[in-house]
Amino acid sequence: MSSRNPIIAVTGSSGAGTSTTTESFEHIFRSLGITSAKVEGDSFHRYSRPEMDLEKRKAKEGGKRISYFGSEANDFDALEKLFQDYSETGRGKMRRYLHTFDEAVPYNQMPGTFTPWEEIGDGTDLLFYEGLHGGVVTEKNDVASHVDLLIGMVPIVNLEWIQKIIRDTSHRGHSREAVTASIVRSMEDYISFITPQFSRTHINFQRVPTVDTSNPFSAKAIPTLDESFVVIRCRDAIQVDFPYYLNMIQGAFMSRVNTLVVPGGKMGLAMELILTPMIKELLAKKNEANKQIDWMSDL
Ligand SMILES: Nc1ncnc2c1ncn2[C@@H]1O[C@H](COP(=O)(O)OP(=O)(O)OP(=O)(O)O)[C@@H](O)[C@H]1O
Ligand SMILES: O=C(CO)[C@H](O)[C@H](O)COP(=O)(O)O
Repeated sequence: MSSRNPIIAVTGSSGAGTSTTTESFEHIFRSLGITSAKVEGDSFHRYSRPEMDLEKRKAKEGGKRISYFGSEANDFDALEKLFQDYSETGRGKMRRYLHTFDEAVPYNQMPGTFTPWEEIGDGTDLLFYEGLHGGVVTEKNDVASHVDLLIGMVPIVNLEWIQKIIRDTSHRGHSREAVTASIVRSMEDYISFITPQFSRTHINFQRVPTVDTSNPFSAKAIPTLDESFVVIRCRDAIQVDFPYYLNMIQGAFMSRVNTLVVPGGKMGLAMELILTPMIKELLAKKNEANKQIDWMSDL
């Protein structure tokens, strides 16, 4: 963690909606005049798509499983180094994993490949990470410890699977069978690496549908925001003005002392109301820390 170069991470499983909710953050950043260094979690996969296919086959032959959720298929050293470097210097290295032709064509590359590593950070106010492992902790790596504001994006699991299946089949060129197989293959890593992160977050946003999602593997469409509620759990230690949110968000109610529930359509508004003061506070601390450095260098 660093006052001078803060890091915000939105962490969630594949299909949880971390990319989608990035729009709300971008809106907050624009309104506060913040320039961010944006990092996508998939950039820290260890293998390109063809390499991962090979690794999956090798693992299967050895009676093992490898998935995008675990430490074998992701470079947690590089992710932790980026967070550490950024918090110390305001700079770091990142690249992109290109999922689709639309993403790959501007780079003259194929889907399932990485762009070259590049330096990021110059002139930015904060680093914004969205992806799988913003709050990961393993025996070797502690990514969570570098994050100043950690947000969990966690639809209930049936909805998460529906979102993943529909997104991966309609935009990423995978078959329904292949996506289902990847959900099955990833389950152990999901429990070991993904879910523990949500106990380290400052806030979790959990979308809960109000329509039947009993069989996610046959779902034809993603339940809309109006067909869902969002359960927002804030860690006890953080300062949150619940009475203000209840007043501002029509249809909101408290389900526990630290848990606000809002209609799905109000998710963007709730994110802005809750997160804007927190992001302002990060910036105020950053300005204060910079002033102190300037003051010391004038001595
Ligand atoms: N709140 C939401 N309401 C409706 N649809 C949503 C919502 N959030 C996400 N989706 C849909 O779910 C799918 C997955 O979302 P998204 O691509 O944001 O997930 P992700 O967490 O970034 O996944 P990955 O890490 O695999 O890229 C998309 O099709 C998106 O449109
Ligand atoms: O979303 C994912 C993990 O978060 C994907 O499963 C992973 O990035 C591989 O992508 P692709 O199937 O496009 O090669």
